[in-house]
Amino acid sequence: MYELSKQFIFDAAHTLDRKIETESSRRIHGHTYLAEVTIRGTADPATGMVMDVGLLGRLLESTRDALDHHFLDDVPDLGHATMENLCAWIWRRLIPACPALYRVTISRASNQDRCAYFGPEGD
Ligand SMILES: Nc1nc2c(c(=O)[nH]1)N=C([C@H](O)[C@H](O)COP(=O)(O)OP(=O)(O)OP(=O)(O)O)CN2
Ligand SMILES: [Zn+2]
Repeated sequence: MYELSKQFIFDAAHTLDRKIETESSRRIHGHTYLAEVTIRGTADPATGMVMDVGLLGRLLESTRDALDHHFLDDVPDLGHATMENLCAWIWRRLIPACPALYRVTISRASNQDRCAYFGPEGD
């Protein structure tokens, strides 16, 4: 069994309602996000690949374009612009074309935050 991952970086702005740092979180501010998408599977003996990582990269291009330099509060179907919802949103976009999807993570190097999502039925 293999895990095959591809990462992409995007910069985006958002606001957030929270109980601490309330005022600064409600102001529009931005983060640099690192997204990592991981698929899990066996390698096809004919190709030696779980999936062509270049194909995975192509699937990620439109997802990155939909987030990079966007105001996340306005991204359709995202909900509150949290790392959790970003993971789930990316999952929902990719799962139809990528049924072997195993994990989506979002992290922010600026403050070492990281969130991993294993799908609606993952553990
Ligand atoms: N469970 C979650 N908690 C928080 C999230 C989240 O996505 N999931 N997001 C935030 C905010 O994005 C907040 O802006 C991050 O702020 P904070 O953790 O206080 O870190 P910094 O303000 O220092 O972040 P910088 O990127 O360094 O500006 C809060 N909680
Ligand atoms: Zn923030």
